[in-house]
This record gives sequence, C-alpha cells and structure tokens, in this order.
Amino acid sequence: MNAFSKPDTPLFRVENLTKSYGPRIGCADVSFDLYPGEVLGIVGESGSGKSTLLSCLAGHLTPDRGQITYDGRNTLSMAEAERRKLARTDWAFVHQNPRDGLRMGVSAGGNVGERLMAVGARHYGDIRAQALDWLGRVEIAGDRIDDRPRAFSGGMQQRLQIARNLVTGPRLVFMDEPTGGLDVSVQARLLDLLRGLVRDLGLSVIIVTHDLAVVRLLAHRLMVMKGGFVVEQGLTDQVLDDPQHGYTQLLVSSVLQV
Ligand SMILES: Nc1ncnc2c1ncn2[C@@H]1O[C@H](COP(=O)(O)OP(=O)(O)OP(=O)(O)O)[C@@H](O)[C@H]1O
Repeated sequence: MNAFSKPDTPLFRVENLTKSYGPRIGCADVSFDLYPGEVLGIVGESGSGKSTLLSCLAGHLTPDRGQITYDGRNTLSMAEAERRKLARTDWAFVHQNPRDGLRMGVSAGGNVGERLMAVGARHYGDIRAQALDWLGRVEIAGDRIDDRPRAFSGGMQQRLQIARNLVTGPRLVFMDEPTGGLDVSVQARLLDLLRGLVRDLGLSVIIVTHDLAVVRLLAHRLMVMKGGFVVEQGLTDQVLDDPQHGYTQLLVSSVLQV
C-alpha cells in the first residue's frame, strides 16, 4: 500500500482517548486514523502507556474520555453483545503470551476450529480442513493437528495463536508484543510470517512493541509514546531515520548503540 492508494474513510478512528488510574496517567489525548491494510506501530519504553492504549482500543478497558469509531460505528457506545460479536468476527487480538490467547487443554486443530464454530461453522469436515489449511499457513505440520499446544515450542504456540486469530478473516488485528519472549532466530521467522500474512490478507494492524526492529519491518506508520502521551507520529522510516522529538532520538540511538 502507498499514500496514493489510501481510501477516503479510515477503518478505525481514535479521538482524544484518555485513561487514568486514579492520579496516574495511563494514556492521554491519543488520536489517530487507521486505514484498511495499514499497519500502525506503537512504541515507547516500559510504562509509556502502550498496553493501556491497546486495551482501550480493543475494548478490554473503558477509557475515561474520547471516541473510537470502527467502520463508522462508535465502539464505546455500542451494546456489549455487539462489541463481543465484533471481537469474534472483524477483530482479533494476538497476546504476547500465547497462553493468554490459546486454550491449552484443547488440541491445535480444536483451537483453530473453535473460532470457526463461534462464527457459525457446523460441518466437522469443513472445520477440520480449514484448521489443517491454517496450520500449514503458519508452518505447523498437519500431523500435529491433534496435539495440545503445551506440546509445542514457544514459537509454534505463537504461530498457532495467530492461526486461531486469523482463521475467521478479521479486518483489524491488535497485537501486543507478538514476538516478545522468543529467541531472536524464532522472532525473525515469526516476523517474516506475520509480514506475509498481513500483506496477503490486507489486514489492518495495531501492534504494540518496544522493539524498533519489529516496527521497522512491519509498520507503515509509527506512534511514539512517553508518559502516556504521543510525542511523535509519522511514516515509520521517516520517524526512525529522522526523529524530531528528543525522546524518539534517544530511543533510536539507544538501539543503534546495542
Ligand atoms: N492496573 C493499573 N493500575 C494502576 N496503574 C496502572 C495500571 N496499569 C498501568 N498503570 C500505569 O499506567 C501507566 C502506563 O502503563 P502501561 O502498562 O500502559 O505501559 P506500557 O507502555 O504498556 O508498559 P510495558 O511495556 O511495561 O507493558 C504506568 O504508569 C503504569 O504504572
């Protein structure tokens, strides 16, 4: 996607979103638009408000102020049942820890098939065939379909979580440090896989990470947070190659020194 192919209306619009915990700021006055097929990276040091913001966006936390519009619908004022339906169909959430996004006592095929059943699939043969197809897409051998996730490596569990999330064809995917906690070589492979899936499926993604290499590879646009506020946002390459804010300069130079 490039700037010239941008559709007129954003898929997701966030206006002045604010969430505090008592006197402590979680995130403050955050605004952005996300267009179909666009990947937005949110970076910042620990405690900068990334998780708070992502939780508010995905409907896991209720913000104190602000507006969130998805596909023309106000997600903060919609009925709980409607928001839950969105989370099952149009949206997906990839957790840092696959245990938070998988059912560890259910087989790999069951983990993927369950999501299909939640959106109305009933035919066992079709569900198993789709689960098998998705295991292949995330590079898990088909003969592992009946294994439980706890028999999988961390990287495989994360790939299974991705399959479980994408099988229903969501349009918007929230990702919270999806490569965190994995070995560097496993991270690289997972990133490659994610990049291919995001591109092939035309997904809109909001990805939270503290790893600038992850956003460099995946994100079209970048938002830098500090103390709950967005201190800089723009095209990823522009922000990373020519950071304007002192904090972003520090963030970029601290990575370069490693
Ligand atoms: N449940 C909570 N109760 C009170 N304060 C909280 C809570 N969750 C987060 N905070 C505070 O909100 C601010 C933002 O935290 P948040 O977890 O969103 O940052 P983060 O950038 O995601 O950090 P990390 O990368 O460590 O997860 C911090 O000052 C944090 O202490």
